[in-house]
Amino acid sequence: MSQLMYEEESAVVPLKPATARPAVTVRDVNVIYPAADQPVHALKDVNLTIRQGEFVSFIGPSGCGKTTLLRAIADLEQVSSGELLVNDMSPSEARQAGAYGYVFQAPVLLPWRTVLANVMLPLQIQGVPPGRCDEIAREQLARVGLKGFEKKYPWQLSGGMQQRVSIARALGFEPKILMMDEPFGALDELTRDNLNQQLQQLWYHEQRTMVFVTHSISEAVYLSTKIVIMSPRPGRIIKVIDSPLPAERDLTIRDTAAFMQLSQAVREALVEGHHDH
Ligand SMILES: Nc1ncnc2c1ncn2[C@@H]1O[C@H](COP(=O)(O)OP(=O)(O)OP(=O)(O)O)[C@@H](O)[C@H]1O
Repeated sequence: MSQLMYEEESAVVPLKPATARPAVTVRDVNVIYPAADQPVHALKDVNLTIRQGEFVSFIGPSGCGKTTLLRAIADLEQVSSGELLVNDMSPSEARQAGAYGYVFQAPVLLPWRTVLANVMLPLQIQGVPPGRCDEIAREQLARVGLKGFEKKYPWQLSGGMQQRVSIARALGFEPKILMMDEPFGALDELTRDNLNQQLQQLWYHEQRTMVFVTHSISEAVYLSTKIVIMSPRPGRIIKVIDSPLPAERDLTIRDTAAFMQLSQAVREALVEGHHDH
């Protein structure tokens, strides 16, 4: 994800219009977890369309169902009712078709495998020929700025670098959709800023659909073209804001009036959701 990779590209990629095809459609989705005392209504009547090429963030307080919604889209959670479509397929078909990559909150890397071998693993499991696995894994590591680290072990890397390895691994199949569950939550602020900037560049140059979970207003506003604000008990969407910010951004955009206004709008919606119950 280093900026260097894009040096030779000069064409500006226009932002996908709001009429782009849906990448994810969520219709009247409910998720209810059984519990000994009272069932937990983790998602109530959720409706959402994510269009191809959008960068969408789910934001809201703990327990509002952000992870549940992302996991349901990724076929890691069953819905209790309603319908989910990912690239016009069921989440399970989409998973089998390799339509998306998933990055977890903590980098789930195998400590006994090198960085290269970690990125190769899902490709090997899918039966990609060994030479090709090696080639793809090297390409993906270069893409996230980790060329030269192939032979290191995860424990020899910082948390931010480990999370970049996870992103490289998720990109291995060139998924049309990249889903990330608070990937930078555990990192210090400067590392997080740096990775946000790199992720923004990656999205800007490729305009792959991104679905991102975060607690941070400034992270959501900096990265997203669409911000989905959620509220708990029951978990639901209370507001969806389309960002007026330009597609290409660097961190200085955070000092602009437009950024501050949007942050304020997100904050107000979160506070409103908080007062609702
Ligand atoms: N497997 C489960 N069994 C029972 N309840 C669950 C399960 N997973 C989540 N929940 C409950 O569902 C609700 C939504 O959880 P979820 O993890 O989706 O929220 P979240 O917004 O991602 O929270 P956080 O920001 O803390 O990660 C919470 O009340 C949580 O306790």
